[in-house]
Amino acid sequence: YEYDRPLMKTQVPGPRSKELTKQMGQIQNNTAINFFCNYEESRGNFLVDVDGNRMLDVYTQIASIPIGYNHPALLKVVSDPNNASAFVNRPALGILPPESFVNKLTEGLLTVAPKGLNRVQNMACGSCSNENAFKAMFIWYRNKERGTSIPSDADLSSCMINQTPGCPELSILSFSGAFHGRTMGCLATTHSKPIHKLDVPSFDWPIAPFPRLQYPLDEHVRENAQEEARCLEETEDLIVKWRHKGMPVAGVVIEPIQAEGGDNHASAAFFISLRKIASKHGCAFHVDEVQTGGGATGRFWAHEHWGAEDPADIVSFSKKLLTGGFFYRDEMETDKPYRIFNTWMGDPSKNLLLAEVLNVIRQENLLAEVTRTGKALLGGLYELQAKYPNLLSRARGQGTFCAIDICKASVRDKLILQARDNGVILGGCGDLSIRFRPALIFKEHHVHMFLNVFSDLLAAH
Ligand SMILES: Cc1ncc(COP(=O)(O)O)c(CNc2csc(C(=O)O)c2)c1O
Repeated sequence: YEYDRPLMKTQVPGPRSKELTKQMGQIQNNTAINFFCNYEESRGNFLVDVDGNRMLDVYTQIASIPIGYNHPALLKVVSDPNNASAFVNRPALGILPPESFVNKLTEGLLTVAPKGLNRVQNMACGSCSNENAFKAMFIWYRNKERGTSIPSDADLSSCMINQTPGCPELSILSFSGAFHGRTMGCLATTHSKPIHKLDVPSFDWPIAPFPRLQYPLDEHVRENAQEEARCLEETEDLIVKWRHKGMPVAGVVIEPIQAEGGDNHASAAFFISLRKIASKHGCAFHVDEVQTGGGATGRFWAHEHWGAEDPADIVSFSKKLLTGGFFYRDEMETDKPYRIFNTWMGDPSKNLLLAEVLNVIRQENLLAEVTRTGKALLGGLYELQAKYPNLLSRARGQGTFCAIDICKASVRDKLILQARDNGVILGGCGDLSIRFRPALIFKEHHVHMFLNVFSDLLAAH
């Protein structure tokens, strides 16, 4: 049902996109808009814009389109009259859930529950999932510290004016290069670009170094292990230091692959050691799978590659799962209503679509496909890196969740725009990287479409 190749009619953005962007500028900030899209005509791996340009999409709405545009299975969900109510009557799920909701969660989200986590709370996006996961960790920590979930009178009166003990001096440990969202708590744990944080007050929470590894990983095992050991030692020192400062770390949050920060990888041993350090110091361990979750690394959850029996206390998700939320273990459950809460607490219509996405992933064995396609993509990147060593370096990836570094940010930015004018949509991350975030239906022939365009651009550079 998808197109067989890109088809370009104008430069991007074309005249219609430019006109619409100008109009949008009268309504809201339009400075991040790339171009306007024709979502009705977009299919599979191909995004069509309002000027009729048909492009191979290797970025998929910042890694949030799981099985391509207008997938027939999803269109069927929307057109099924039995689902109409879920699209029309949006419930306040925390107080008035629909009869079917228990089954929908059991048959949908809970079928992909991470190891050791058998509870799930839906939210709307990555940031609000992480915000509420942070709150769950703080509440858990204080109940443990207090020895009871019954607050004192001092707790109740002081929290109303943002003071201790009711508003405790606790912290979340995050990592340099992390991205966990743009709302206040998440922003305090996000350290990827200044523009994300500028002008917004923040917290004095500890920021640990994330390993800066050399690639290919299997050719730099010793030096990478030393770098990871250094980071683990500094992380544990920070946890101790913040306890002595009277701001104990209630939780550690980390991405399995730091995406916004530049597709920074670390070994399974690093994450397993980190999880042990967190447990040793009584900190919860929160794995943020908003960008890595949903199958792009070849496993449904990127943290599955660690092979850990007890990987996390909380795993947050959004993007490819079409709905936000977080999985958590029993003891992270809050003891009273309205503590982790908002009006909608998710959206049942998105759960319907997700259930169908999971069916397609299983029926079409897409995780194995992603692993196979990823090998072709990474192999092609290695070949280009060998051919253009002055332009390219640090090809890396897991599944199709790949990236490569370009010699200069200005050259990276120019290559992304040139690729788009040649029918391939790419995204950047970090200072120098191009990141690949195709849908799970991206096949080897799509890899070759990309490599043909990219190698021609490199040759002409
Ligand atoms: C690991 C991780 N955690 C949390 C978030 C926040 O999710 P949203 O709030 O954007 O849905 C994200 C969102 N990713 C993202 C990519 S570009 C971007 C932006 O706001 O510019 C955001 C993420 O990658």
